[in-house]
Amino acid sequence: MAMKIAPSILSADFLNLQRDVENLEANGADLLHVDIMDGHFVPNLSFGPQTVAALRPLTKLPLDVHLMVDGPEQFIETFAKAGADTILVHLESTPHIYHVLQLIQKYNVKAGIVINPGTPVDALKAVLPIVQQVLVMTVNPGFGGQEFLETTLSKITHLDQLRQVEADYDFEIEVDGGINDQTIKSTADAGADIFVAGSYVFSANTPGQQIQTLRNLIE
Ligand SMILES: O=C(CO)[C@@H](O)[C@H](O)COP(=O)(O)O
Repeated sequence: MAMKIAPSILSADFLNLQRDVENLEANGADLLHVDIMDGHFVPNLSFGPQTVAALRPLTKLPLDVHLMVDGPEQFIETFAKAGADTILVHLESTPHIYHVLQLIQKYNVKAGIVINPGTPVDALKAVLPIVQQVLVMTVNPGFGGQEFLETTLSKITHLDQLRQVEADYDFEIEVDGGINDQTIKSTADAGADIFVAGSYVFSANTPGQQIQTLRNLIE
């Protein structure tokens, strides 16, 4: 599968979001990762559907919308209509995960499932046949700039093994949190295909160079 770099706009300059997004698109980003936080499921607040709707006409990049919210079922229609290309929901965020994933697909949006560092891959078995992306959180969700958790690597390997033996599994493996020039290769070697990176991409005023550095390490 093609390797995809997905900058997280959580680390962008919010007063110059249009400039930053255009810069990412011109400099090789494959997806735009948009973190939605509700102050309940995670102890932080970020963007809402208005931001997704405002981004939509600015870029052709697919919008990878990561819901870190309690009760995601109530927001699927809103984010789908705002222009999300993928909606990712946490297994830990609802007792109705199968229903939520079906609902996402009803709007012709790709469905992604996310697991926190403390959740094992085995807990995903029932939904793996119906998802297009599996996001393994490589930090505890809620904040950018945290350190990569090495213990999550074995979960990526496990998912990669599962999709090689199960004919009805057709998902990309995504990693998110602490991805930088020191950590990306280990996640690619374990089987990841989509790499979310926030603070590393925006750590210098040259996001294009940071994206290229990450890409060179995995291709
Ligand atoms: O979902 C999250 C945080 O909860 C991420 O998408 C962060 O935005 C990643 O930031 P870095 O760890 O790359 O700085």
